[in-house]
Amino acid sequence: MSGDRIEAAFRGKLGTFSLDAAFQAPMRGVTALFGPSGCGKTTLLRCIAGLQRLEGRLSVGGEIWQDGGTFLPPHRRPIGYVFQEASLFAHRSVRGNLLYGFDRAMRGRDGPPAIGFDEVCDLLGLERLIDRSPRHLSGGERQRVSLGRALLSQPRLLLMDEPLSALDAMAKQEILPYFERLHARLALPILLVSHDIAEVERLADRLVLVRGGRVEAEGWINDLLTDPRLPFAGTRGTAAVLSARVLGREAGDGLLRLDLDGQTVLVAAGAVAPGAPVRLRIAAADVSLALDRPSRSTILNVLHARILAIAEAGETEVVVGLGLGGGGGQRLQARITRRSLAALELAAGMDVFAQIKGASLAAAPGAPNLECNEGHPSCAYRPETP
Ligand SMILES: Nc1ncnc2c1ncn2[C@@H]1O[C@H](COP(=O)(O)OP(=O)(O)OP(=O)(O)O)[C@@H](O)[C@H]1O
Repeated sequence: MSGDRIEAAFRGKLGTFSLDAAFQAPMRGVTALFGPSGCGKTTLLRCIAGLQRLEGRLSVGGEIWQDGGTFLPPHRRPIGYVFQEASLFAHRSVRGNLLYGFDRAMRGRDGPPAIGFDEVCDLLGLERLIDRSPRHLSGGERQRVSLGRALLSQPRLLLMDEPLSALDAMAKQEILPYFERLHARLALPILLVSHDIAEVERLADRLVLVRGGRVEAEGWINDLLTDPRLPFAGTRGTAAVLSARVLGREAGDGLLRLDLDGQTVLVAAGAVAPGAPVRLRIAAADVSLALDRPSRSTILNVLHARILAIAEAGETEVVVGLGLGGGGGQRLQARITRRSLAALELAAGMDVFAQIKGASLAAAPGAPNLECNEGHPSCAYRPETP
C-alpha cells in the first residue's frame, strides 16, 4: 500500500550529471539520504520539493505529486524545507518569522493546526528567543527558528538539507538534542540530506545510500551500517546502531539497564524513564569475540550472537558481522585481527559471545526506531490524512 510511504523515482540530466534514482521512505521517522559530495542528494530533495523538474514519479502518503500527467508546483506541495543556512527575515522578530509560515498555512484552513505555536516553541526551546531579532541569534538558534518556521507551515513532509553542516562542532552538539526530540515527538516524515555519518547514526531510522546519481542501497539503519557489502563495514570507525528499551536503573551504581532483543545491556547514562526506547551505538572496534561466555572479566556486557559474515578490513583485520541471539536479531559488528580469527577458527554460522567494551546511547531517549505510534502521548503532530 502506498498510503503509508513516500515513493520517489527521478531520472534525467543536469549538465553532465545524470540522475536515475528511486527510493521509498515511511510516512514517519527520519530517512537520511547519505552519500559523498556531488552524488545527487540535494537534486533529489529539490525534485521532491518540485523546485527541480526531472522525469519521474512521486507519491507521498498515497497522494500523487508527480507522475506522467501530474506535476504539483512547489507552492501546492505541503512541505517544510530547512536549508544549510537559516534564511530568516532580518526585519521580523523570531515571533514574526515563526508566524509568517503559520499564518499562511492557516489561511483558508478549517479546524485546529496539526502543530501549534506553543508546541513548536516548547519543542525547540524558542520561548526565550521569541522577541529577539534574528540578527542577534547564534547559528544554532537561527537554525532552530528556521526549523520552527518550517514546522508551523503545517507540512506533511519535512525536507532538511544538511541542516547542521554550517554549524561549528559545539553548536552542533547543542542543537542535535532538539532534532532528536523532534524526531521522537512528531509523526511526520523527515528526509534528511547528510554526508556526516555521525549525524546519520544519531538521527536516522532509515538510510538511502546515494552514489553517482544512483541509489546503491536503502533500508533500516541497523541493517545498512552493518552490511558487509556496503562501504561502512570496512571503515575505521564503523559502528552499529541498535534499538533498545530501558528496563530500569541499577540500585547500587546507577547504571541504566536496557533490554536489547531479550538480552540485558548496562550503560552509563543520564535520566531516562523505564520503558523508553533508546538507541545504542556500538563501534566495531569495541567488540571482541569469545567462544565461551567469559567470567571474571571487567567487561559488563556480553551478548550471545551468531556470525553472519566476515568481511576484509585491511591486511591485519577483519570485520565480523553478527546477528544477536540465534542470528535473527539486530546486527552488530566486531573488528578483530586475522590472527584471532584464525586462532578461534571463526566462520559464518558459529555461535559466539560478543564482549562489548563500550556501548553508549547514540541519541536522546525516545528518539529512535519509529516508536512514536498514533495515540502515543508524546505525539504532538497529527497530520491530516488526504
Ligand atoms: N542546475 C544544474 N546544472 C548542471 N549541473 C548541476 C545542476 N544542479 C546540480 N548539478 C550537478 O549535479 C551533481 C549533483 O549535485 P547535488 O547538489 O545534487 O549533489 P549533493 O550530493 O547534494 O552534493 P553536496 O553534498 O556537495 O551538496 C553535481 O555534480 C552538480 O554539480
